[in-house]
Amino acid sequence: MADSAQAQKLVYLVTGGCGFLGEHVVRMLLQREPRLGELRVFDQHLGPWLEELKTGSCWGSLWWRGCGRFPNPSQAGIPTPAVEQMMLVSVHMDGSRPVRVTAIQGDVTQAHEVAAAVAGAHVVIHTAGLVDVFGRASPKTIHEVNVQGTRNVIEACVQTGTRFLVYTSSMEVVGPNTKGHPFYRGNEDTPYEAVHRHPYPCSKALAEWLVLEANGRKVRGGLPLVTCALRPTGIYGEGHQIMRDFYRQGLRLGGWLFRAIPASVEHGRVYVGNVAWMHVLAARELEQRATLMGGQVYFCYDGSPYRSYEDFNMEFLGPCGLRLVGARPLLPYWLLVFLAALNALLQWLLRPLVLYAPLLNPYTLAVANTTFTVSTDKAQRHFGYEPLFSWEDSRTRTILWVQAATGSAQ
Ligand SMILES: NC(=O)C1=CN([C@@H]2O[C@H](COP(=O)(O)OP(=O)(O)OC[C@H]3O[C@@H](n4cnc5c(N)ncnc54)[C@H](O)[C@@H]3O)[C@@H](O)[C@H]2O)C=CC1
Ligand SMILES: CC(C)CCC[C@@H](C)[C@H]1CC[C@H]2[C@@H]3[C@H](O)CC4=CC(=O)CC[C@]4(C)[C@H]3CC[C@]12C
Repeated sequence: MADSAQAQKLVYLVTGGCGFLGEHVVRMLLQREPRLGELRVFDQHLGPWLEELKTGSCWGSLWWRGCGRFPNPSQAGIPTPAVEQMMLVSVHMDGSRPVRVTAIQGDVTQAHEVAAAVAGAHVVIHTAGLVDVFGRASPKTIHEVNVQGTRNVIEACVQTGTRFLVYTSSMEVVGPNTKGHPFYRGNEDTPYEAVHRHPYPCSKALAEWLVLEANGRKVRGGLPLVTCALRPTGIYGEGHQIMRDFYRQGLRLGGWLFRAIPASVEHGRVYVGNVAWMHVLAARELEQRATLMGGQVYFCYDGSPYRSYEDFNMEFLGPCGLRLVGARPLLPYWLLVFLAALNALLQWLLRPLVLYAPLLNPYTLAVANTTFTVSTDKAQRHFGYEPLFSWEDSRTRTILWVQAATGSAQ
């Protein structure tokens, strides 16, 4: 392995590499991808943690090599991007394999910036996206980032000759649907009436379709593009902002959270480290297993237990001092529907003045109140995926993160 790793150095690009999932993908690649030669981290907002790569506090001996321009993409006929910040960092993972990490501040909606970042990459992991089910962004913006951004990534691969593309899709491309039909222990082939009205699932479904349809297109040089899409369910783990929001809400209520959704409504959740690992494995295996994996979708899964959204969150918030009140919902469901509708109305009325975007709205209530669990082994069969982190491990890591992020260690 060491010899072949020396022989072939690959260039990876991770879009959205500074997001919740993206950061884990970046770290996972650095830790576990032996063929990694260069890692390009593309994001609209570069995270301060990238600085750690220079100081060596992340993964052993990492050091700063200096500022520089992005490698000239003109060989591929691509104009140099107008990016605001770039840096080159040289990383030694094990003392023998230097990996260059290039942070690129850019916008996926800008085709020329994407093309310049993609030029010369062997593999693209496209996680960048606007995750908004609360009405913070306009439907147009969500569409531009999630759909046009994905189109730009695909076209960049085709123009520049990049052959392997892994797309972070979402369970939301399947459901829950607006009719509230349960998806119980479903797999990639389970029939389900997918009806999308909300801008976020609409955009993810369209983007996923674009990615899968692009499989087999000839890229520059004449070889076929190989694509696949991974569909995480609700991701949790270190960096999960909604978990932090729930913690803060609990604190405001004196350490209590009040059950809103029946405990019988089950959600499938997946640990961010396992989602990242699945991305790394899928990207690694796409070349060898192109015929099998090309154009395929895979749910992301691991050993996390099926629970209601609130009970699952309590696995982490409980050890941080919060309590969930009520074996059954304290408010009747019709009242929640009313409050959710009221929130939507207030959001609309207040929009000219202020952004009002609470967690509860008709869409989030419908999602939270509908069972959606997956049970599949497709990723295991197709590319040998096994979760890297056990449930116990995932739980402990998440608890430690919530405690550190909120200063709630007991
Ligand atoms: N969080 C979740 O539970 C789930 C997330 N996903 C998908 O996973 C992906 C990552 O999501 P998260 O990490 O949770 O979200 P996030 O918001 O933490 O990360 C998204 C990243 O994309 C970047 N980004 C957004 N717009 C951009 C643009 N125009 N150009 C360049 N970069 C841009 C953001 O700066 C951010 O760093 C998304 O595609 C999302 O749809 C799928 C299923 C579940
Ligand atoms: C008391 C309220 C009714 C509780 C509201 C909880 C909601 C904020 C969350 C319940 C389910 C979540 C979504 C689900 O995990 C699936 C998702 C997949 C994605 O691709 C993006 C995130 C999300 C839509 C996630 C968002 C928060 C919930 C709606």
